[in-house]
Amino acid sequence: MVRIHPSILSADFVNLERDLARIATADGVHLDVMDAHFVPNLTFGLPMVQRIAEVTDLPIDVHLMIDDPDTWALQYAIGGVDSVTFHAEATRDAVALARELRARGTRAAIAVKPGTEVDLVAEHLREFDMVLIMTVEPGFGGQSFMPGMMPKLETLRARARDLGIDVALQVDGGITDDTLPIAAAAGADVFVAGSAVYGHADPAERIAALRAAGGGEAVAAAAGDAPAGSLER
Ligand SMILES: O=C(CO)[C@@H](O)[C@H](O)COP(=O)(O)O
Ligand SMILES: [Co+2]
Repeated sequence: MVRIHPSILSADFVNLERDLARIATADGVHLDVMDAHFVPNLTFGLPMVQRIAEVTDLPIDVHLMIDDPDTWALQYAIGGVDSVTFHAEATRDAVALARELRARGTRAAIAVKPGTEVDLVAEHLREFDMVLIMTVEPGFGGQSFMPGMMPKLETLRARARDLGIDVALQVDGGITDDTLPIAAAAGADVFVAGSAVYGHADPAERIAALRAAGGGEAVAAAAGDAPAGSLER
């Protein structure tokens, strides 16, 4: 299954409601929260996520690139937010945080930067609904895909198979028509795309093209399908 989650990092923040409407055929929307500490860039925080949740029916996938998610991540477990992703490198107790998020009805996801191994994540794979493998250094859109991250996906997909669990594997960074099939072959099933969607005149056409590149059928989470969420446990 190929799920496309456009990142609004490449959208027009002044016309965000319009740009959210343009991706209505996507499977979710990816919101990059950056604090200028964990990453060298600053975007937006909870008020913006709350407002977006009011105007879109798409499942929201919050990617927290912030220090101390143990303290802040639970704030994002609000209505309309399907999953909250925190970084392994910034978290004191990833298992405890994932359990707290799940207890609040939000899917829990852990992200790893390119330099971080996935051994610990693999060890505790049952605790997470999704693992985000960064295929660029987090902080900015429009960077080049790092194919060297594919073994991490293969490791986690094999581990999930061994455990008999269904964990979503997301990739984020440099996803295009050319790189999506590479990540899909390695085991990814949720694809974040910022510039590949919003860097073009017709985002809906780009979503369809990305799905086709992954060999996936159009599985658009039409408005009204949102409660099912974009990630299956
Ligand atoms: O988390 C991030 C960047 O840190 C992303 O979600 C970017 O928004 C992806 O942008 P593209 O590489 O697809 O342009
Ligand atoms: Co992201």
